[in-house]
Amino acid sequence: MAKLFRAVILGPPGSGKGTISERVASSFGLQHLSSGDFLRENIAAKTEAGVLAKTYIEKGALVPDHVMTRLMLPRLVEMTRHSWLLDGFPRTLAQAEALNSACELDVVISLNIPLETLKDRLRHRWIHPASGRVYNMRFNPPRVQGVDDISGEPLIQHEDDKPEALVARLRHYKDVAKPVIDLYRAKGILHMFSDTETDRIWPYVSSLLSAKIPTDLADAQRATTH
Ligand SMILES: Nc1nc2c(ncn2[C@@H]2O[C@H](COP(=O)(O)OP(=O)(O)OP(=O)(O)O)[C@@H](O)[C@H]2O)c(=O)[nH]1
Ligand SMILES: Nc1ncnc2c1ncn2[C@H]1C[C@H](O)[C@@H](COP(=O)(O)OP(=O)(O)O)O1
Repeated sequence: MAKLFRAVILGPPGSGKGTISERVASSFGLQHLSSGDFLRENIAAKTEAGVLAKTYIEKGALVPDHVMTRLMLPRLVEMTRHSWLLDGFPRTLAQAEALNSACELDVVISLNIPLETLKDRLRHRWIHPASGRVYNMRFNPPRVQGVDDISGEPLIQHEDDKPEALVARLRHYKDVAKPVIDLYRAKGILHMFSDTETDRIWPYVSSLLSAKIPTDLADAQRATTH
């Protein structure tokens, strides 16, 4: 059995983690697990973790580490026979250490995007809450403004995507992300990408993963996902 591939993508709100993760999933057949989407699923299903997490997210706060770890690690056990890409987890050093005790990562991608670019992107971001599908009026607009392409349901904007809320979120992101980035740099698996356009970053991410993912594994996974 070819060795499975484990990756994490890190980056501030609006940096393009979700956008790049979707491209990685379709190009390399990795399973994309977004902590935000998984939380929304648990909130919608009113699971114990979902009910608890909702109380924090409604206040615009991070969900406590022990709640996130207790939610994410069992999900990763279910995915143990797949190669995967984690998006939005780990977000703190405690989460990274919990993840490292459960599995070994091959690559950590870190997106380093200028503040003004993040503000501009999030100002134009529209989301379909139920599915987590993400649009941007400048970058990937829906066919009909304000309407989800698949379900036809209305799109919304997150309150904390507004520029005034973003500065606080970014400062908090930087504080909690730095030790995580330092940890993976020390492990020699960190790959940092800086640009203002995802389409300019994508070729580098794609060639990094092409070099790192064993070809027989990538072929096998593409076969199972198509
Ligand atoms: N203009 C522009 N918008 C982009 C680009 N890449 C992504 N976007 C849009 O910018 C917004 C943020 O991208 P996401 O992929 O949601 O970023 P994220 O890191 O997952 O964001 P969070 O979920 O908030 O952490 C979305 O509306 C994207 O469609 C780009 O290169 N240019
Ligand atoms: N790894 C994690 N640790 C703590 N809270 C998390 C988390 N991942 C997601 N959350 C919480 C806080 C986020 O604001 C919320 C929604 O997550 P998201 O969809 O990734 O959006 P964003 O992080 O851009 O706010 O869920």
